[in-house]
Amino acid sequence: MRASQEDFENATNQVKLLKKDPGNEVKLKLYALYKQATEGPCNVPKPGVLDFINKAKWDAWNALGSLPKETARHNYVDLVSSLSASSESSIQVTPAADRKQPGSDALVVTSQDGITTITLNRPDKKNALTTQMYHDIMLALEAASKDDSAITVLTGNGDYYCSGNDLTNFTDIPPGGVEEKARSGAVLLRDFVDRFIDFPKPLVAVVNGPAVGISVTILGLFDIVYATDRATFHTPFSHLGQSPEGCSSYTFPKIMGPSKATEMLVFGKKLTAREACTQGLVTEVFPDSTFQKEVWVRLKAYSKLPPNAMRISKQVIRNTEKEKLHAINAEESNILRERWLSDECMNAVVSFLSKKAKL
Ligand SMILES: CCCC/C=C/CC(=O)SCCNC(=O)CCNC(=O)[C@H](O)C(C)(C)COP(=O)(O)OP(=O)(O)OC[C@H]1O[C@@H](n2cnc3c(N)ncnc32)[C@H](O)[C@@H]1OP(=O)(O)O
Repeated sequence: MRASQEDFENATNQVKLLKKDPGNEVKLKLYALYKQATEGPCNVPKPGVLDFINKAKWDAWNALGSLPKETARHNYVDLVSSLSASSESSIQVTPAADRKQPGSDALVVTSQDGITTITLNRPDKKNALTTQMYHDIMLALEAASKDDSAITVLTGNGDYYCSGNDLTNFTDIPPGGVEEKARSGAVLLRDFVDRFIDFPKPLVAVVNGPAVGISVTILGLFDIVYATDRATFHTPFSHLGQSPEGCSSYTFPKIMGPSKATEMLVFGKKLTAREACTQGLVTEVFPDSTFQKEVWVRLKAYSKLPPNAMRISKQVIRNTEKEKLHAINAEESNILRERWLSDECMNAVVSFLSKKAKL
């Protein structure tokens, strides 16, 4: 028996009463059938490749081809009645403009005992780096390079050190489109990494938990890396259709040899803190239970050493490579700009976002 218009309207109301989220795949199917039943075959332009949610919806609708309206209506009613009546749906798209924007509290900078500490403070998002945070970290480094502290520390608040680039950064497409987005992302990346290459004082990473992506690659530009034994180090670039940054294409082979660097940067092998220490990426590993206490006692003692001597010694160690590192950074950023426009990268980002999206 074909579904009547009344059955269809009842079904559209029933969807709103579902208590359990049926999942993205089913929600896309419902969306597509609804559009087909009410408007017929897909008749709107395909959204841009990085407009992930609308593109997924458009794809689902377009895939129904010339399915007659009546059949779509019938299939919609069937699908709704097969979903548990005790579920609740959340078929909503949160517009980018309505999403909570990270405030300046996503980064906390403190200065005490001769140490300036920059703390990533988005623990509920595993300290993923928003575009704003890249800018704020650059400003914080700039200020720290001129303040009277002897040592600068980067650390994270919560159970993670940092989960790398915030993948939702990819959804904020400017009027110039995806090419413009990739171009400005590459400029931001290059500027960001340049600040670490040029940082004039001892720079210490206090890795309080797992680290992913760019938060791992830039460790090669730090002078000291202390890690809790709970930390892991993961650069899943190939999985994301991306390529190494943060000068890691140079620093990692230099630190751990080309083969171990390839395991990390090409195959995305995740290292434990102890493995990372054995391979020279981490300076020292501490038990998680005493990590904070031991590390800060150590750093406070170091911060009492003559600051000018420490700064000059750091520069003697690092300066010979600066020019090379800037060239590598420029090249890596350029390559990434192209990678960000690749299908491999877009599909990986869509896959991550669709797991969290409210379609
Ligand atoms: C302009 C410069 C560009 C520089 C380019 C850099 C390249 C990179 O950094 S590549 C690395 C990118 N990062 C990732 O691929 C990590 C993605 N996240 C994850 O795989 C997982 O979230 C996790 C393994 C880090 C943690 O998993 P867990 O199950 O413990 O927690 P979740 O429930 O997944 O996370 C909680 C919450 O945080 C959100 N989140 C975590 N990481 C990111 C991220 N990188 N981007 C955006 N959002 C992230 C996650 O979605 C959850 O959010 P909801 O509670 O809203 O669902």
